[in-house]
Amino acid sequence: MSNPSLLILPGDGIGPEVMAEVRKIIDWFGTNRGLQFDVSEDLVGGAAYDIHGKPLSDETMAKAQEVDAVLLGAVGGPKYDDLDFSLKPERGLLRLRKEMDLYSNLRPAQCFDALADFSSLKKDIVAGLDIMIVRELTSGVYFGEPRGIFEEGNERVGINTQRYTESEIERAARSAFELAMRRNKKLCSMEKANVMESGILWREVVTRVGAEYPEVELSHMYADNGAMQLVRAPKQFDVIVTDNLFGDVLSDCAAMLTGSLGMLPSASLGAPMANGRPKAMYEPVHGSAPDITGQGKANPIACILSFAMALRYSFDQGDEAGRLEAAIEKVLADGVRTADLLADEGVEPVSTSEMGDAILAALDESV
Ligand SMILES: NC(=O)c1ccc[n+]([C@@H]2O[C@H](COP(=O)([O-])OP(=O)(O)OC[C@H]3O[C@@H](n4cnc5c(N)ncnc54)[C@H](O)[C@@H]3O)[C@@H](O)[C@H]2O)c1
Ligand SMILES: CC(C)[C@H](C(=O)O)[C@@H](O)C(=O)O
Ligand SMILES: [Mg+2]
Repeated sequence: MSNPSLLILPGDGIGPEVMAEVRKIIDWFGTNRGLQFDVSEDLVGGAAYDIHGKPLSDETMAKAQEVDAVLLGAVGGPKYDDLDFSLKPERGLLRLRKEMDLYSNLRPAQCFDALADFSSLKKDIVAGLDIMIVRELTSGVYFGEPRGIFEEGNERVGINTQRYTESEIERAARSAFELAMRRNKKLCSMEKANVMESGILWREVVTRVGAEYPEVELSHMYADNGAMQLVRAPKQFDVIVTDNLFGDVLSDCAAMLTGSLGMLPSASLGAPMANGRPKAMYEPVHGSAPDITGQGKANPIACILSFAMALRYSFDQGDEAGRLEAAIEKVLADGVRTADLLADEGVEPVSTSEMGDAILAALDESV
């Protein structure tokens, strides 16, 4: 049987820096755990624009459709700010999500014990936190038509459209209920049914799907209240399901509960392929961080944890994913910190590659 295939798209800014550490981890699992992957690498975002004149070539898109999983670093950067909208690096990422039909975006926010002191919130509010945000990823205001900037009288008007079909809501809700069943059987759905018709439909469909999961305790919350509750008392939540835009904002908010945006991984999953694996792309929640690019300051943990999610959700290697997560936990407990995680005075930050090496050393100790 051939090895499972991985397409790596490092992208822009700190993307290639954090992905270099993931490659070391992938090699470690090949050498030490017999988990061999056929790894190929390609361009996305500004890096692809620089070579192909567009943020994702059709060839790369076709490759992404064929592999067992895609790992993406980050896209974007000031160099590309003035490009035509259709050529911006972010369009490459959005095309991957849309054409692979990755409708269910899992964004876990977990507070490692060693970082509980480091959150901007009080320790007892975040210690032990382990929540999962399920963000609908292929519809809503990100993709709805009509959209654009149009002339209207003597001024311009910018238009985006929030649009959800029942089936789009239903499949996102179903994936959230399935996750809730495997966790603590508690799901909170967030929308703004008080001001948006799409929110009314969202709430109705989620409630309908919920009837198939009587064991799951379902609640509904307006998304603005949800943002406030995430900061006030985040441990009241277990799984949260929400739309594309609210999910984008709420997951960045949840990131800070864990100490740093540099800690948050994500899995974007679609329908099962012929081999039974879901269509899948794994990427950190953070962006290309132009302010720290090229300085060896980036925290690679979000990207490495994204690979752990790939082991779990694409390759049925939950135990090996746990091994990797435990290695990261150990390194943090030992006080190893990249600059974004530095609270203690007198502690010297490690570089991106030193953090990767420390995780490799902890993996070595695990076997
Ligand atoms: N999935 C993606 O590829 C993605 C996600 C978000 C933003 N972006 C793009 O990235 C560019 C910059 O956006 P932004 O500045 O709003 O968001 P960002 O996530 O790149 O950075 C926000 C802040 O967090 C810090 N940060 C982010 N990741 C870090 C890490 N791994 N280690 C240490 N610090 C980290 C940055 O230094 C910065 O101060 C934009 O072009 C944006 O569109 C891409
Ligand atoms: C870069 C951008 C397209 C993306 C989004 O808005 O979805 C990012 O913010 C994210 O959270 O993955
Ligand atoms: Mg975002």
